Parts: sequence; structure tokens; C-alpha cells
Amino acid sequence: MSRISLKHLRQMKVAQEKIAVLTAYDASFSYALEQAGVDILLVGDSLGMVIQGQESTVPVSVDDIIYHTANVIRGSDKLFVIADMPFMSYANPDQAIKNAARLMAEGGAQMVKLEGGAVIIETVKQLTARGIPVCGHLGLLPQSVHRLGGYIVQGRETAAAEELIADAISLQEAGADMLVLECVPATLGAVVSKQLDIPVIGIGAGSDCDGQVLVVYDMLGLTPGKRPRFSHDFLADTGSIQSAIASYVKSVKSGAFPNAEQQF
Ligand SMILES: Nc1nc(=O)c2c([nH]1)NC[C@@H]1CN(c3ccc(C(=O)N[C@@H](CCC(=O)O)C(=O)O)cc3)CN21
Ligand SMILES: CC(C)C(=O)C(=O)O
Ligand SMILES: [Mg+2]
Repeated sequence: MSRISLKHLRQMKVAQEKIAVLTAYDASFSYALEQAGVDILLVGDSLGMVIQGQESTVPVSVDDIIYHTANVIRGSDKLFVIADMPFMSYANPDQAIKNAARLMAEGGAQMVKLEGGAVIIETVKQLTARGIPVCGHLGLLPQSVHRLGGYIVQGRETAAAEELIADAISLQEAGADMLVLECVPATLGAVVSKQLDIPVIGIGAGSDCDGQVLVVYDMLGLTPGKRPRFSHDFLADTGSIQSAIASYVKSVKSGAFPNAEQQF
């Protein structure tokens, strides 16, 4: 039980030390990411797209996340590991409790991540009351891509930005210990990070978030097709996977990533 604690992550926010997060899906990457100084691993449901070749994250199952989380856990000794709760695995609080318990007990995750705002507040209360650490996820919600009509920047209008800020506060009050903010204007990322006491990890949410996360294959230039504007190919700059990851960590810690072109 010597993995990085939530208390340590909260202290990093207070000390304004940026938190470097990457996705991981297997033991070999988990080991490499720990060696390179990453703080948190996210077993993202992005695995549906980058591992399984699906068109969205919607088809990912709880069993898929458990399998990959268990592999990631075996590859690292110290890193804090968050597992995504898949589409509809938290449709009501009872289902959420049952599935989150599996991600922790069978997968070994330290925290679970759920997409959404007001609609999941009761669920977050019930999970955290039972000792399950929760990471929220606001902004672009990939599990809602069929309603959103694409992977489009969120929170551009004042009303949407205000709703997002209110949701972020509600999640913190419901007991969430971390928040991922995806694809929102950098100004909104800055406001949310400042307003909350819990660490806010951005992906396409600007350089003022408390930390940054990317899909590991995106930052190695492996993802086929057009990569999101907020990502960067660190392997092209460096030449080895280990040095690319180390360069990402250094760039997040120094505030050099994301730069003006890598945010909205
Ligand atoms: N490989 C991969 N990387 C990711 O970051 C990722 C996944 N998969 N799968 C799940 C979601 C989907 N994500 C995405 C995918 C594409 C864009 C994208 O292309 N966004 C446009 C912005 C469009 C606009 O201006 O509104 C961009 O140019 O970056 C954003 C997030 C983030 N997540
Ligand atoms: C992109 C991150 C935040 C994620 O949710 C995932 O990898 O599934
Ligand atoms: Mg996800």
C-alpha cells in the first residue's frame, strides 16, 4: 500500500506543482510511465478506440476496464491508478456501486471516473459515502458523442460555461476528489481550477489546470488519422518512447505544455 495518495495529489495542487497524467492500458507502458515520472495513470475507456479500434468509447465493457486495470496495476508499484467507468455502467447509484466495486476489487483501481454533471451527483454522493474515491469528468463527454454530434469544444457560450462551473462545484461538494476537464476554452479551465480545492486535470482545457492528461498513443504519434489539436507528438521530438514520456512530464511540470496552439 505505498501508492501515491490523494492527500499527496491535493498537496501538489496547493504547492502549484503540475500533475502529469497519461492513459495506460498494459503493464509495459505502466512500468515505462512510472520510470519516467508520471504521477497518475488513467485506464481510460479511450481503450475502446485505441486498443479495440471501435469508433467511440460506447462499446467498452466493465470487464474490459477490469482486465486492463489489472494489467496496469501489475506494471507499477507507486502510481495512482484511476479507472474509467464505461458507458451506462453508472446509470443509477446501485449499478454504479456494484461496478465501481468491481473496478476496485478485481481491477485494483484507487479511484473511478464518471462522465457528467448534475445527473450523476446523487451517484457520486453514494459512491464517496461508501469509501470509493471519485474523479468527475466535465466538458466534452465522449460517452455522449452521439448526442453532442461529434468531439466538439464545450462551454464556449456563457450559459454553458456557468452550468459547467456549477456542476464542478456540485461534484466537489458531492465528494469528488478530482476532476477531468475535457475540451473547453482555456479561460474556463483556469476559472474552474481556481474555484475548486480538488485537483483539476485538463485535456484540451488550457495550461492553467492543475495537471494535464493525454492518451498515451496520441503523445507518441501512434494514433491513426487526425490527432486532436490539444495533443502533441513528443516521440517526434525525442526519438525513444522513454524520452518522449520524460519530455511530456517535463513539459507539463514546467508549464510549457500545452502552449497557445494546443488549447482553445
Ligand atoms: N486517441 C484518442 N485521443 C483522445 O484524446 C480521445 C480518444 N482517443 N477517445 C475518447 C476521447 C475523444 N476525444 C477527442 C477526439 C477528437 C477531438 C477533436 O478532434 N477535437 C477538435 C476540436 C473541434 C472543435 O474545434 O470544436 C480538434 O481540433 O482538436 C477532441 C477530443 C478525446 N478522447
Ligand atoms: C481522455 C481521458 C480523459 C479519458 O477519459 C480516456 O482516456 O478515456
Ligand atoms: Mg474516458
